[in-house]
Amino acid sequence: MADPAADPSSPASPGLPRVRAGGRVGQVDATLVPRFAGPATFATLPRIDEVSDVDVAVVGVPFDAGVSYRPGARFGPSHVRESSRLLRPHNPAVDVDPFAGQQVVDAGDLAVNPFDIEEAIAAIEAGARHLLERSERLVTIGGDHTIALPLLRAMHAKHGPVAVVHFDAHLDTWDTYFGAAYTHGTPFRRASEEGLLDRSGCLHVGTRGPLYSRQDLVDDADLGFQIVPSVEIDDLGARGVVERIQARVGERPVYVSVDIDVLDPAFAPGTGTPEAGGMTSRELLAVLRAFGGLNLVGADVVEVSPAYDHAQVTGIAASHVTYELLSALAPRSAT
Ligand SMILES: N=C(N)NCCCC(=O)O
Ligand SMILES: [Zn+2]
Ligand SMILES: [Zn+2]
Repeated sequence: MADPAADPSSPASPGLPRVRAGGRVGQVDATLVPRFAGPATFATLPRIDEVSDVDVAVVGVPFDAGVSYRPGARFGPSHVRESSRLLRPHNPAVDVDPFAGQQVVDAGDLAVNPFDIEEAIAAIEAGARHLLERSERLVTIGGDHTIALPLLRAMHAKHGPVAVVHFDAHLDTWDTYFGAAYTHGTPFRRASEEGLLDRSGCLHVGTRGPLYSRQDLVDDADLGFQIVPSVEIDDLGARGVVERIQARVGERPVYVSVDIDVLDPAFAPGTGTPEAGGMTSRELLAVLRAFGGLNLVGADVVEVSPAYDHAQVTGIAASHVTYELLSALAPRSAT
C-alpha cells in the first residue's frame, strides 16, 4: 500500500518534510521546519492514520477521575506531547535511532468518560486491545495511575501474566478509597487479584514516604511485589538498581509503568501526589537505558499534571522517559 505520508500532496501530510530512515516515517525534520511549528504529535511523529504499518503506538489517555489529591493529569498527554518537540532522532546514550528501526506513531487520545470510572476503565481496555490489533507495542501517556489496570488487562489478553516494573513514590497496591476499588492508588492490587501479573516477577522502584500502616508492606509482598525503595538508590546507583530489576524479571514479558512522581518534586513538580526524597531524572533515565535487554511488551508514563508544572520541567522529564522507553523497544540491529 502506498504510504500517504510519502506524498507531500496528501491531505494527511501537508508537505511536511520528515526524517526517513530504515524505511520508516519519522519525525518532522526540525532542520527544515521549526520544531515549535508543525504537528503536536509525540516528538512530531506521524499520526497512526498517516502510515500503513505500525510497530509501536504512542497513545494518550486523558483521564484523571481516579485521583486522591491534586487533579489535572487529564491534561498530561497534551502537555507531554508539547514538551517532546525537542527530542531528536538519535539517542547517543544507547546508540539507537528509536524511530528508524521500528515504525513509531502517535495514535492520539482515547476519549474516555470523565464521569464514570468503571466505564472509562472498560473503554481504555477496549481501546488498547483495538490498537494492539494494529500495533505490536503500546506506550501510553496518562492520565492518572488508574489507567494501568485496563492497560494490564489488555497486555494480559495478548501475553498472559506479565512482570511489572513499577517506578513510583507510591505502592499503588492499596485496597479502596472511600469505598472505591478503582483509583490511582489501587491498580496493582486489582491487577494482582485478577491474575494479570506474574507474581514472581514484579517490583516497585523508588517508593518512599509515609504509608497508612506497616500492613501495607505485608499486603504488597503478598500481591507479588519486591521493593527497591528510594532510600536505597544512593547506595545501589543506577547499575545496582538495574541488577535488582534484571534479577527479578529475568526473561519474563515485562510491562513498565512509570509514575512521574517517582522523581523528586525538584525534577517533577507537576504531579498530583508529590513526595520528597525521590530519584533524579538522570538516575531514572540511566536505569531505563538498560531496558533494551529486557523482554518489554508495553509501558506507560502517568501522573503528569501540568497545572502544577513550571517551565515544562515535568513534561520534559516525561517526554525523555517516553523516549528512553521507545529506544528500549527499538531493535538493536537496525541502528
Ligand atoms: N498513584 C499515585 N500517584 N498516587 C497514589 C496515592 C494514593 C494516596 O492518596 O494514598
Ligand atoms: Zn505515585
Ligand atoms: Zn502511581
